[in-house]
Amino acid sequence: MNWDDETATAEERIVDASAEGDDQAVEAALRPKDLAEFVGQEKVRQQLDLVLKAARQRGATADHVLLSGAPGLGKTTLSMIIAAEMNAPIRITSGPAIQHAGDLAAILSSLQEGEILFLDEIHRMSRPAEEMLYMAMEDFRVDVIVGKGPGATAIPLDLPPFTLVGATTRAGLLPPPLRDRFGFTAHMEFYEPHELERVVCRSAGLLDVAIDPAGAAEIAGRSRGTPRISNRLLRRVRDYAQVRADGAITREIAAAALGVYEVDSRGLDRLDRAVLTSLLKLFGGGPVGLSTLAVAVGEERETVEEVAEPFLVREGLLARTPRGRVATPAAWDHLGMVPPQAAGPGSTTGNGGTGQPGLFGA
Ligand SMILES: Nc1ncnc2c1ncn2[C@@H]1O[C@H](COP(=O)(O)OP(=O)(O)OP(=O)(O)O)[C@@H](O)[C@H]1O
Repeated sequence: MNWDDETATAEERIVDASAEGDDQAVEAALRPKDLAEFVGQEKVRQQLDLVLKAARQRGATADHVLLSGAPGLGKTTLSMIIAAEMNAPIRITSGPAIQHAGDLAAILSSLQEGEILFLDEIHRMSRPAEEMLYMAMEDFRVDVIVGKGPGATAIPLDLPPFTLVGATTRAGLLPPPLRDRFGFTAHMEFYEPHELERVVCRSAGLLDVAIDPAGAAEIAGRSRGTPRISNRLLRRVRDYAQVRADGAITREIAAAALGVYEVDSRGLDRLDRAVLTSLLKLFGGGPVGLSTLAVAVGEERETVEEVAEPFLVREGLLARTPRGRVATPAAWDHLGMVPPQAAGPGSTTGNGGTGQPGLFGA
């Protein structure tokens, strides 16, 4: 395949962990409704269960909760579960939607007692709004500024007690005064394949699709540790099973379907493999500079660095070194190629660089 002919972009990726372009109604239908249904994240679940039970017993609102972790790991889902477990209404907004302190004041002043305020991407809130939030979280009070210049006056406004659930993909970007005001902080990890198998089986049940354990394992193994991707792949495999087979999902059906969508056995898509293939075939596995690699792939530098590389690094297929990008032995292995030293003089690959056995197959 000539990787230069077609370029994969983040927006069109089936393995993108963000919710862009997803069918929101289907995603909502697949959300677990309580902690018992929420798969994996054992520590977070146990701790949160205690926090919520204790608050319920005291008849108080729960402490503010900060959830950090990569997109698609279940932060929004957990916030809704918190509301359900506390039997409280939930208001959902996001950092980018709150650009002025006034925007936040309007939301805070209309909260009901005990309400859950879910603030996604909390690290992207404007500075004045963030400062207003400090006081709101600590004292359940805000100062609303009326007027401008020397005549401006601050009118204190009492708020009903509420629980803020903040979500961020970048906990390190939060200023310490904000981080410190959360009573409970949870970091969400990527999921293990056996946990994603449970996510896939549960979702298949809700979608009324027949699936056997091997089929679920095949989808889970290609889901990059992320339930949102599992659910998306499941929907594509369901289409394939319906159109090309009898509707039931087996390992063979899942592998064939995801082959059509170019998601390989480890969850790499076309862009990921284009990066690895260039690194191996053109640069003997590196080290090579990011810009050179990006030109070879026919992509922007940022796309390679921000879209493809994080997963390749996490999978142990690529290393970022001071001298440039380097492929690991696992990368050669995954693409079915042999490193130059191992292949002997004059050879860059053990198979002419053409064979990629088993990548899409079961
Ligand atoms: N632990 C889980 N068990 C079962 N399904 C889950 C779990 N976590 C997430 N999901 C599913 O994955 C989808 C995405 O989850 P969610 O929207 O909560 O992720 P998120 O972390 O809030 O993502 P983002 O950061 O993009 O907002 C949901 O439809 C939900 O069904």
